[in-house]
Amino acid sequence: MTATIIDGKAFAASVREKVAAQVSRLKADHGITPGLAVVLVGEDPASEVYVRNKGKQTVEVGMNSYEHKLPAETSEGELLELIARLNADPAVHGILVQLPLPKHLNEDLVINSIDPAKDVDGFHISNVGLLATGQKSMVPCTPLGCLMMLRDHHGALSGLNAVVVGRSNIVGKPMAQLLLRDSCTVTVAHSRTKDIEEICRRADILVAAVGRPEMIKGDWVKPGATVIDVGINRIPAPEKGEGKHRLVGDVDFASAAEVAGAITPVPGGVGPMTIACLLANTLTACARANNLPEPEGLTA
Ligand SMILES: NC(=O)C1=CN([C@@H]2O[C@H](COP(=O)(O)OP(=O)(O)OC[C@H]3O[C@@H](n4cnc5c(N)ncnc54)[C@H](OP(=O)(O)O)[C@@H]3O)[C@@H](O)[C@H]2O)C=CC1
Ligand SMILES: Nc1nc(=O)c2c([nH]1)NC[C@@H]1CN(c3ccc(C(=O)N[C@@H](CCC(=O)O)C(=O)O)cc3)C=[N+]21
Repeated sequence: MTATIIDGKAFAASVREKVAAQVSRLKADHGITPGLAVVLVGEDPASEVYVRNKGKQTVEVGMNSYEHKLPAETSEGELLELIARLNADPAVHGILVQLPLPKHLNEDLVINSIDPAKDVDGFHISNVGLLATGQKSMVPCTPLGCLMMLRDHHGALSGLNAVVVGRSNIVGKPMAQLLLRDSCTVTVAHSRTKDIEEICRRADILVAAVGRPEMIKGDWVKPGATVIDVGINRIPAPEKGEGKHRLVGDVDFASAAEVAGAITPVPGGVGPMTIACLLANTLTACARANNLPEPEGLTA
């Protein structure tokens, strides 16, 4: 069997088109332009690429983009002060603080200082609690993008066995919450899980968010399963020339694609959907801030 490739890049472009159409209506009918502020502390080359892509796509869908690049030695007080200013700024509807932060900054404290209504990452404790209890919240972008692709591919997810490998606050845990909300039977595996291959083989939906290049092999995959590869790993690619790198996921694509029914590629899978969902969340935050109806087809 050879899997259907789920084209995240094309799907993301269609999400951005929907966002752009609703942004232009917001401008025309209400004179409102959604604004997204992205805060980057320190100089991580990979983070800089994402931040640049986010800024470019934010402008392409007609929103305002505010980039704040702070030096690595920024103090917690300075960062909290910037967040307080963004919280109070009516032109800013969404705030994203790029993670990880330099070690001397307390990530929980920083994230929880963001106004939950502007927390387009969905990482604030109140959004986490709202999601877990089935209330309206901001939903983390990466799991939201995965859910959109899964719903598109399967229709209803009810009753399917879902296995999420990874239990981070930014991917694994919120992914498990969303799948549970769609009535999947959810198992969360992690570094202490016993018989992980056997558990993965039971999955109708297998989501890999581990951060280990090509860890999940074809023989871990149930024939016909849908495999969502969240991993973004930069590995050396000497075949492309000295010092060159290439991106691979947490799934061994070649062997998994032989067994799976459908699979997302890396690059071109979950990554582009993450950014599209960030824009969707910014539009949602802007609509809610102005007591306007929820954007159509863009919330979970
Ligand atoms: N496409 C996108 O938009 C995004 C991609 N990513 C990528 O997704 C991946 C995961 O990111 P993130 O969740 O932040 O990573 P974290 O490092 O925070 O979490 C990794 C998780 O994987 C588990 N794990 C590690 N090693 C193993 C193993 N050998 N077997 C089973 N489980 C293991 C860890 O278990 P334990 O808890 O026991 O330590 C942990 O729960 C990374 O490659 C990251 O780059 C992340 C965010 C967005
Ligand atoms: N507060 C916060 N929120 C995040 O959502 C967040 C974060 N911090 N820190 C880092 C991770 C990672 N992340 C990615 C986003 C897009 C791509 C992406 O567009 N990837 C392209 C390839 C890009 C490339 O070539 O490097 C693809 O997969 O096709 C990847 C990874 C968001 N993250």
